[in-house]
Parts: sequence; structure tokens; C-alpha cells
Amino acid sequence: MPDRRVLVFPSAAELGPALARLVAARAERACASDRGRFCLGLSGGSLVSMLSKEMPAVPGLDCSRWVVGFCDERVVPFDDPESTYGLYKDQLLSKINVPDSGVLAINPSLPVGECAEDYARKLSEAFPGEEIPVFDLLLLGMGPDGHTCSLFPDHPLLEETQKTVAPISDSPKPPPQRVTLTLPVVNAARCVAFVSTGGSKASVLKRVLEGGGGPVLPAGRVSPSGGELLWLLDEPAAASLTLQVERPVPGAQL
Ligand SMILES: O=C(O)[C@H](O)[C@@H](O)[C@H](O)[C@H](O)COP(=O)(O)O
Repeated sequence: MPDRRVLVFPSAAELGPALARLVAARAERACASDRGRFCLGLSGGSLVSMLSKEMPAVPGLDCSRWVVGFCDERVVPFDDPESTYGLYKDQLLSKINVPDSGVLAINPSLPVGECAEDYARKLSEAFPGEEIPVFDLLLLGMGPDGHTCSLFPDHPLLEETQKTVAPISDSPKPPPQRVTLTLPVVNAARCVAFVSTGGSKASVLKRVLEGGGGPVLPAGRVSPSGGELLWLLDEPAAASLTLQVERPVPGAQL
């Protein structure tokens, strides 16, 4: 079991800056290590606006040695409002200095199966010598059904053990065609941080974090084998939890 921490903030307004400090601190640590770079995996949903607001506000942020990939992506053109890369490009990557060569995006003009293979190839080139790419930090969201990345409840992709990236063409949440990191890659990361806010997440969070009844939901299967697992929540999302949580003081380093 990884070292799991559940951190609860009064609201998303306090969570956002704490998340930005977490990313910046992990980046600094990774860049100072022998690896000399920081590999970050991004997800869509509310993370896009939160990171786009908070990351550029981090004083002196230097992203020149960052490699940025996507935990999942919708196979739609980059100028489609459903494109996660398209949103990050406009809202975040245009404001921070990640080199273009460090951004690992899908090729959305390919059919979904080839798109997944192409993205897997990009990852293996970006992580030479690593059978499974090891990200320093993956930022994940969780849907109200307990999905994370594009790994949905009861879907056969949850059992994928060979591929690093898998296609999905029957996503229950539109758009149907997506590519996603598989659980072996998610669970190989050095750190995984979920961000979940709002009262609509309270019941599913209780099930994912405290168990009890039914099969384990996809988000509950995230358990990085050698790393850390953080859940960053706001009070409404955490409202039903009875487990012990941390309530960081403002400005605390996570
Ligand atoms: O690809 C998608 O359909 C979304 O990105 C989705 O997976 C999202 O990340 C979660 O539903 C969490 O959403 P929130 O961050 O808005 O809670």
C-alpha cells in the first residue's frame, strides 16, 4: 500500500494554490535529482481551469525541464472544445515555459487504435529504457461514477496489463473515442494526486476511500506501488468521510 494522505481544504479557492505549490515543489525536487527533469501527467475536468489559474501565479516557476503528458485524452481535433490538450494549450501551456518538445500530445487525426499506439510510442521515446513510463506526478480527477483517466467502472480496460496506453471507443461519458494511460502506468508513478471538489462527489468518495459494498471502483484501484497517493478535497466533497483526514494550514507545503 502506498502512503495515502487525504487532505481537506475549506474550498477550491484554498485547494488551488496548495495544488500549485505541490506541483512546483515536486518539479523542483525532480529537476534537482539525477533525472534532471520533471515528468507530469495532466487530466481534464476542473483541473484545467484550476491549474491554468494557479500555476502561472507561482513565483519564479521554471518549466524548462518539464515533460508534460496527458493521463487520458479525447480523440477530437485540438481546436474542438472537448480536446484536453487544446484547453491546456490555450489556457496554461501558453503561459508557462514548458518547451514544445516536452509536451506529449496525441495525434487526433489517427483512428483511435492507432492513436493509442502512436501515443504509447511517444511515451516510450520520452522515457527511454523504461518498460513502463514512470511519471513524477500524475494529476487525476474522478467522475461521479468513480472513473479516473478514461478507465470506467466494469470496463475490460481495467484489466489491461500489457499496454501502457489503451484506446477506448465506447466511453460511457462522451466523447466516446479516447486514449488512456492504463493502470500499470498510473500505479508506477512516483506520486499520484487526485483533486476532487464539490458535494456531488461526497458519496462516491466515501465508497472509494472507505470501501464497503460493491466492486472497487476505478479510482479505488489507483495505488502507486512505490509512490505516494494524495487526495486533495474540499469540505463539501469530504462531507461524508469518517476516516482521518489532514486539514493543512494555509501556505503549508504538502
Ligand atoms: O475526460 C473527461 O470526461 C473528464 O476529464 C473527466 O474524466 C474528469 O476528469 C472527471 O469527471 C473529473 O471531473 P472534475 O475534475 O470536474 O471533478
